[in-house]
Amino acid sequence: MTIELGIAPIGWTNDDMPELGKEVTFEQAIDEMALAGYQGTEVGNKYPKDPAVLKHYLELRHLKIASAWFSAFLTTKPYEETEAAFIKHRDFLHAMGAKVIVVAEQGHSVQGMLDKAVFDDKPYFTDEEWQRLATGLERLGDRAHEVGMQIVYHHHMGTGVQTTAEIDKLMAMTDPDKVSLLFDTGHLVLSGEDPLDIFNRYKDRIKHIHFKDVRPEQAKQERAEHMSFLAGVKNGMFTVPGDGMIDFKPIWQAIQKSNYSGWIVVEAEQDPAKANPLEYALKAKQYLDTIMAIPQAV
Ligand SMILES: O=C1C[C@@H](O)[C@H](O)[C@@H](O)C1=O
Ligand SMILES: [Co+2]
Repeated sequence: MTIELGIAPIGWTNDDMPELGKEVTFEQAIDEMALAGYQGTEVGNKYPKDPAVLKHYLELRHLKIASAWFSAFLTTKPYEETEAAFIKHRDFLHAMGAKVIVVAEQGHSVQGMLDKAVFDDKPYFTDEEWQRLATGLERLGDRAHEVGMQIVYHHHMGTGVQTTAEIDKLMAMTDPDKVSLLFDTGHLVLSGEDPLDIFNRYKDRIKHIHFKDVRPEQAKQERAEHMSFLAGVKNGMFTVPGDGMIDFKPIWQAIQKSNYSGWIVVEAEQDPAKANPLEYALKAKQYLDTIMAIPQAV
């Protein structure tokens, strides 16, 4: 069991809402990740695009690339368009030494739309769209295997794969050798799912983990006030592990028991003007160091 602890740049600068952290530089973000004691990161829009250049910046700080998000449009565009973009993304991540590629279907997604309520307006795929998604993901899985990598599917608020039933359907429709799962605590809890149930049932397919926490008051507001996903992020519905409503102890115990090997990436998008990124990176590290030091239950 080898676990590496990383942190995503989204707490410093948010690619989905560039006004959040627009003044924060790439170097400030990676300096603070290293200072807080993390071993790696995911890729953000401000990172250098040339793998050799990026590697140099990261190696100076003893950081590695864990993965990076890829938006697929398998339900709404010809497969070839998604594949062409995927190959570029795959080759970049491969050059950076990553083993997994985060994939999320963005066909019909409302996650980036400020005029759509994330709970009320989330999409539901037709049978034909489910088939296109499953077949397309398996084909992307094959492309990833060509270079010894795997795709990990990111269930996500405001998309067609958000709920337990939707995750179950996707897992049932795809070959476990070709399509693995990403486990994101924040998205599951905000959606009203049981993260422990999902983890325990799919532990053999989970190959990448995002740890984010949820602030209960803001989560209630998100649903009751029919807010968009991005408005909720701005309002502070997500935070770092240890600062919200999720008890990560049983989740960590289940991860430990499963013999999971791979990255756990702290990913807590919030407004850096309200939540100082270094302070929150340190807060998460301290909390996770504490729970990870508890001896394994037998
Ligand atoms: O993994 C993720 C990437 C972000 O761009 C996304 O919106 C966030 O919520 C997430 O979980
Ligand atoms: Co995530």
